[in-house]
Amino acid sequence: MTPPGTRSDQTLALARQGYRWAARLRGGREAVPCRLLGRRAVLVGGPAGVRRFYDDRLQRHGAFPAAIRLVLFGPGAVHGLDDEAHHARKAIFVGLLDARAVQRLRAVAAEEWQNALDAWAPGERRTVWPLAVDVIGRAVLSWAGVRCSRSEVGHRSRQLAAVVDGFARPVRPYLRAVADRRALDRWAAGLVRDVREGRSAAPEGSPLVVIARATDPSSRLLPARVAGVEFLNVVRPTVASSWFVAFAALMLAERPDWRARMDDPLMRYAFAQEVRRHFPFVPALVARTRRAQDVLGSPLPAGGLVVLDVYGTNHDPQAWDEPDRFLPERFLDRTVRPDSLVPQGGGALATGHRCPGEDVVLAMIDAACQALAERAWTLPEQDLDWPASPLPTRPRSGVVLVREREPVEVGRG
Ligand code: HEM
Repeated sequence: MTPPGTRSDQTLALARQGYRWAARLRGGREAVPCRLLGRRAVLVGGPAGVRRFYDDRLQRHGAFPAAIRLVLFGPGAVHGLDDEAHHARKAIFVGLLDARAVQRLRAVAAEEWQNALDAWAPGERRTVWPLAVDVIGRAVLSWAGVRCSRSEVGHRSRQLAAVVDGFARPVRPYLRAVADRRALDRWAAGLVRDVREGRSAAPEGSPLVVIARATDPSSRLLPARVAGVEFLNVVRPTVASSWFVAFAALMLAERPDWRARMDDPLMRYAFAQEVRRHFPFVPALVARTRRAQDVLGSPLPAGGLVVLDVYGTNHDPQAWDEPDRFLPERFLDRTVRPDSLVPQGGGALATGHRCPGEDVVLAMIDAACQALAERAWTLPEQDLDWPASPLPTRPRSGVVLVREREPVEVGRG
């Protein structure tokens, strides 16, 4: 039997309700038929919905609206590829982001946090979100092989953040995102050409050099613009970890018991996982049916949309105890059910579209939490609300901290 759904198009409701839209429409069900972007769709969620979403009967080509896809991911990006072309491109990212590479990036980020926070004088204010954009931007660009002036690194980091900040926010943030995307695409294609023509100082083996020399399944170099887009698909989402870092700082302020545990790597791991689960970033993902098919009880024609409720799945009461409470201890035994924790997508890493940057994000939150928890600071009065729409959300103030005079006593809580 077809589950009850809605015939009205949901695009406006999604724009208005943001992170609340999918959970409201789903009402705890695995699948609900609806219309989205003028097409027939089925909204799925929870572990069964995740498994159905990452099914070979669906494809990504043509699924995401171009106005978002081109600004956020860039033209020709891995996100919109399928089958052999996708697997070959995906292998570049998976190869770049192994455990040693992530460890190196974490070490650079930790050093950047030390430098930034050592310059933080007693009584001074720092706003975590822009600080994280600057610190993580410096770290990832340097790790990735970009060699340019300090001011250019700062400028590029802000452009990368503006793309994430504005891709879904009409009107001015979106226009800025479009302009910054164009500038970044030109810049990144130039970096790729510099490597290919021997003008680059990027070290051998660095992500920039590896991507510049990457080939397609017929052993041809990727077009410079596409290689540039994929280079940005490493550095931009790393900078996007700053959104989670802002939420993490808020939780360090609200949970002194956890702030006192940040000298322990296991505690930082559990805390970072819970930040990714609890706080919203990606609301939903979308794929397209290759042919007519049944989606968990709802028929869809070829070209219909299957929409995964990402935020609602991370808060699914079937999968999580007290899903709306921030409880890092749920991750202390390190067990993660891959079809229940999907802040960066689910499914298979090498052959599916699962994000290859999960460990990078965990490492970026981890390094920030360690550095912030080592210093004494307070959280002054400010607007810490985070709206459900537009996307992506974060505490409105950016999380302002004031440095105290006394060093904080770091120890087990
Ligand atoms: C705040 C941080 C991040 C969030 C919220 C995020 C989220 C996501 C999501 C939801 C997907 C799509 C999964 C799907 O379509 O099934 C994805 C894909 C992807 N992410 Fe991330 N990600 C983040 C950080 C990173 C980092 C740090 C990297 C690389 C260093 C990265 C690289 C990618 C790539 C290349 C894809 C495309 C994978 C594919 O299509 O096969 N992401 N990410």
